[in-house]
Amino acid sequence: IFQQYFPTHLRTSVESYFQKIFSFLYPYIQITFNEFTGERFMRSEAFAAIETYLSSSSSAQARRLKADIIKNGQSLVLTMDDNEEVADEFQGVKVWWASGKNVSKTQTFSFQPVPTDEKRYFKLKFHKKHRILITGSYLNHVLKEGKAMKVKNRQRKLYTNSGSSWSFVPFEHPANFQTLAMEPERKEEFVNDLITFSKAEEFYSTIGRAWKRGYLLYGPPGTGKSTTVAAMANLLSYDIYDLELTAVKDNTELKKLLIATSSKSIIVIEDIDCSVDLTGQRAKKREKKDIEENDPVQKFTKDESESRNSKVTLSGLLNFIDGLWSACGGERLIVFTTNYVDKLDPALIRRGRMDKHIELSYCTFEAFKVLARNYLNLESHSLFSRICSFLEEIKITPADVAEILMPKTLPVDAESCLRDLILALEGAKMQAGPEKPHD
Ligand SMILES: Nc1ncnc2c1ncn2[C@@H]1O[C@H](COP(=O)(O)OP(=O)(O)OP(=O)(O)O)[C@@H](O)[C@H]1O
Ligand SMILES: [Mg+2]
Repeated sequence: IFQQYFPTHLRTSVESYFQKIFSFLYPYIQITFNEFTGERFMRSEAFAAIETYLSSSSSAQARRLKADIIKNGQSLVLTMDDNEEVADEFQGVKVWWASGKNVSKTQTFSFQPVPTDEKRYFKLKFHKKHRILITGSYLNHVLKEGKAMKVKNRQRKLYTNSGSSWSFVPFEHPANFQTLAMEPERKEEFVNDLITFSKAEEFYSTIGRAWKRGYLLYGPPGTGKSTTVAAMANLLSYDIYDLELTAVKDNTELKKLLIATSSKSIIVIEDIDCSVDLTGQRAKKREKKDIEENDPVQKFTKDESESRNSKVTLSGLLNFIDGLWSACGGERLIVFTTNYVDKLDPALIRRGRMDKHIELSYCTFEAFKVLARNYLNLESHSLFSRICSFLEEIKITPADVAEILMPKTLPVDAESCLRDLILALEGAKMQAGPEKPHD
């Protein structure tokens, strides 16, 4: 009709006139985010982030949803189905997200059934007066949140080294800081330290340090070192690389392993004091201490030459830890655990390598209260004061306390568990002798 009744020269001006009226009546701006951009098989990062971002508002608002299972079947994610619309609000401004798909009609002829070429997209609609806010801060916010949610939802992995590569299983340890028995102040400090680290990317780059932090966890067996590592990984949603040093052939293999680790991960070396070669090196070094003490260069070259016939050396470990951090983009924690902190070489645990030394010790009353809450659902009990005075003088590990508090009957008989604990503490006290317990 338009073409029939209007001469060509009038058409353009009429069109622009209509456009003005249209934009007056319909003051919204639309932005389309396609699932695939450019490269046909490359899924758009923005699309994926938006999909994740919208999943929470979608499950609340949309009437038709699509469900998908992530985290090895542990949790279900709901995303909006095609042609649905959900609203979102940002700094008091309302926007609408719609989903849809284009079905491509240009299909090539083939005898095999061709999967229909669907291109999904999200359309963002908002009032034109909010253009700057939405195209700037809001979209940034959506992408950032979406990516963060994706990282949080992903199936995390527990890696272990075999040869010069890593193999993994899903990481599903339930440990967390709420259930970890530790004095509240120390726990809070630890958690804050971890969270500060995880948010400090910019800070680390301004001070010119690689984004990594080392923790040394030490204490007697059964005080929760391994549990703490799992809790750290769960708190920060990191993967864990459990490095078995005794299975590493030499320094070169160690280097390969360390370089193959990804960002957002914890590299753990458990029982670092038991790593045969390192203690061997240390013993040798102590003999040569007098000669080498004042000559770090000589010390270094000696270690290197020893590495050829032995396995991983201390200097190999030190250098490759530091070399790795400076080389690859960070956000990594390295954790050593040990039962005997005194046996370790000072170079291995100096600040800058192991920034924080955390002692996990025998069960204190505060730690006991956490265990009582976890295992028996008890906040207080008349027997607590007796247990408190025992714990002040008797050394018992949280693992032992936990084992005794483990409910043996159903329904849980909290009092008998507490009595069992008192019996065990009494027994331990008898063994320690009637005098003042040794330190
Ligand atoms: N501080 C703690 N809080 C809660 N549970 C604990 C704590 N310490 C130990 N446990 C319990 O004891 C068990 C053993 O603890 P864990 O394996 O973490 O000890 P560990 O310090 O790593 O010992 P090892 O030095 O022998 O490796 C865990 O399964 C956990 O349930
Ligand atoms: Mg352990």
